[in-house]
Amino acid sequence: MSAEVLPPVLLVGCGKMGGALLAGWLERGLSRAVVVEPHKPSTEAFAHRVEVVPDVHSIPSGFVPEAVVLATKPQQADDALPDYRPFARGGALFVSIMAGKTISRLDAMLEGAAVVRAMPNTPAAIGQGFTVACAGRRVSSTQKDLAHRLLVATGEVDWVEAESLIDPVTAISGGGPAYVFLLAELLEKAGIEQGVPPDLARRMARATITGSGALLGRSAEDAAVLRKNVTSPKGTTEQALAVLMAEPAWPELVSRAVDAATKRSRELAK
Ligand SMILES: NC(=O)C1=CN([C@@H]2O[C@H](COP(=O)(O)OP(=O)(O)OC[C@H]3O[C@@H](n4cnc5c(N)ncnc54)[C@H](O)[C@@H]3O)[C@@H](O)[C@H]2O)C=CC1
Ligand SMILES: O=C(O)[C@@H]1CCC=N1
Repeated sequence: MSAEVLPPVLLVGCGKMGGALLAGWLERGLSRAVVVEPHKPSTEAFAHRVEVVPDVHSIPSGFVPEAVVLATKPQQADDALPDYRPFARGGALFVSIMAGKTISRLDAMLEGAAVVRAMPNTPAAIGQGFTVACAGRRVSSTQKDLAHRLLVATGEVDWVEAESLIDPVTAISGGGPAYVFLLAELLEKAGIEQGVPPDLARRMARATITGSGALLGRSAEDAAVLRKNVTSPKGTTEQALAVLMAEPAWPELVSRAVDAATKRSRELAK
């Protein structure tokens, strides 16, 4: 067992995000994981590699996790969380990825816990996630380091001091993959409307998004420069961008969309 192997972890909720995190930890090496997940099919991909239990009461006695990772929907947490107080009393670090659940709220529900609030995104499933995290005042530097190791298993991690920043983070990097996938859907649909065969329209749309994303990822240029590199004066792209960038169009709509998601993240805290 290498020094990098992660310590025992209790994962609460193994849906899309919890499953992505678990896949990353298993890749890194994990000494022991117990997963609380009432919906058994969600954990099939991890069969024989982790211990899955349907509820908190079925966690093996004597299991002492160093970290408890909360990955249920925020609305599912209120009923479930008080049952996890013994782990908080035992000194475990809590890492919550739930949208809108504040550190103080979690601290109160767990009657005093070291809480890291983190916001990952679904590219975590392929190790290309982006997570922004904020540590509560009870979190020690060793615990913050453990949270970093757990989160970095699925991609890049940044830390912020101000918890209020997690709301816009949720709206931009948390939800952002959905906006990109919507663009893929819309490009495919527009291609079909222009008479392109559906299969070709689908492949064009997907390859355009993945190729552009890879180029952006490897380039040191601003996104605006890469956009201008596509846009020949008096050419075709210029015509499309005139539509997309007219007001009210993408610039205003994207700001409004991010504002709506940020507000919702704040609302979920209430
Ligand atoms: N899906 C995304 O893109 C992102 C989601 N998140 C956050 O991650 C959390 C989970 O979201 P998803 O994975 O998308 O949802 P999901 O619905 O795929 O996963 C939630 C899982 O929790 C399980 N569950 C429900 N009640 C439970 C309980 N009492 N104990 C243990 N497990 C329970 C459900 O069976 C389900 O498998 C949410 O709080 C969300 O805000 C954060 C960043 C991105
Ligand atoms: O839609 C949501 O509430 C979650 C948080 C960010 C992405 N999915």
